[in-house]
Amino acid sequence: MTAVEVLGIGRDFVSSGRRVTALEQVDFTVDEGEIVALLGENGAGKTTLTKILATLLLPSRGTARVFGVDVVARPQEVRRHQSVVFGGERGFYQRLSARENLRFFAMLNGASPRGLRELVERSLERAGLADAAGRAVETYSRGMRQRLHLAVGFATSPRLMLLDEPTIGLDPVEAARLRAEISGLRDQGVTILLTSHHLLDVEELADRVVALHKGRVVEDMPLADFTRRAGFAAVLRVAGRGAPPAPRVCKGIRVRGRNQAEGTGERQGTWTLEIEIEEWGTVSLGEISALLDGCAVTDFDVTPARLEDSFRRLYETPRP
Ligand SMILES: Nc1ncnc2c1ncn2[C@@H]1O[C@H](COP(=O)(O)OP(=O)(O)OP(=O)(O)O)[C@@H](O)[C@H]1O
Repeated sequence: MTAVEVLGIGRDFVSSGRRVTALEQVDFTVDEGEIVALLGENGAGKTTLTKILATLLLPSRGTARVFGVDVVARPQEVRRHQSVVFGGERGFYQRLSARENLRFFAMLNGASPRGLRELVERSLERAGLADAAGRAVETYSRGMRQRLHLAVGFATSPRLMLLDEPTIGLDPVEAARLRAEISGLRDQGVTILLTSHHLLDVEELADRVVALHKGRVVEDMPLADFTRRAGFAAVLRVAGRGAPPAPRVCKGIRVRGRNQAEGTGERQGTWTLEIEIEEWGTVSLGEISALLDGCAVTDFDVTPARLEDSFRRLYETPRP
């Protein structure tokens, strides 16, 4: 079943008498059970779109449906299907404890009073907040508030989760824990639309990537295909001493950075080289070995292409 349909959605704002088009015309769908990452530079329209799907903002044009239900015509029904996790510090009753906040949101979402207590405790536990559950949210750190957002998501058992920057402000250990929880939701068949500038979130979680640019979809493809868009398979960084490799034309590899250390001291007479490997194979290996033939290599390391490289390539390439 199709979980999310976004059909020709546009949204304009008027700011200081000027019209700003946040979303020009956006079209894409998300199947049930998929994790789709919405990518884009600052201002591309990701949050605006998420808010429209969350029924917090009306579109200026177009149609959006969540499990077949129109977000404008039947917002309450849409809200019953989904849970929204906005990163940052918005949306809680500061003087109330995390437990009280959670009870409130779960009840608002229609949780039955009978199972409420257990549901709240289990959600706090999953979000790693069991020990601090009785404390007022105003005493929480940023990361703890973030986790509380996710706990609300757990407590409201949604079919769709809209996650806007879920790991913002979390330390790496917490962020990894949160990603594992989100991945667990996928295993339960929850559909997730994820927005994150933290590309590790996307790399680890997303099945598919939808990239926005100036309020339009510019890419919509499986994550693996998007990663290949980096245009190279890996970068090899080589360091050596003495005579550096001579410049030469190579097939299948691209030398993108050379540095010969000058002056005195330990680095005198050393060089470094950065080589983009288009594709691993006999051609690239042969070219690398020919390039480095006779050179005194002292160190090397290989970094496979990352999502970040594809992202940079997509947004650094000028478009009409
Ligand atoms: N309430 C508003 N009034 C005026 N302009 C707005 C409003 N909300 C968003 N915009 C504008 O719409 C555009 C898209 O903003 P949006 O917040 O959706 O982008 P984003 O992709 O989420 O960016 P970021 O990655 O920085 O969070 C921006 O130019 C922004 O300034």
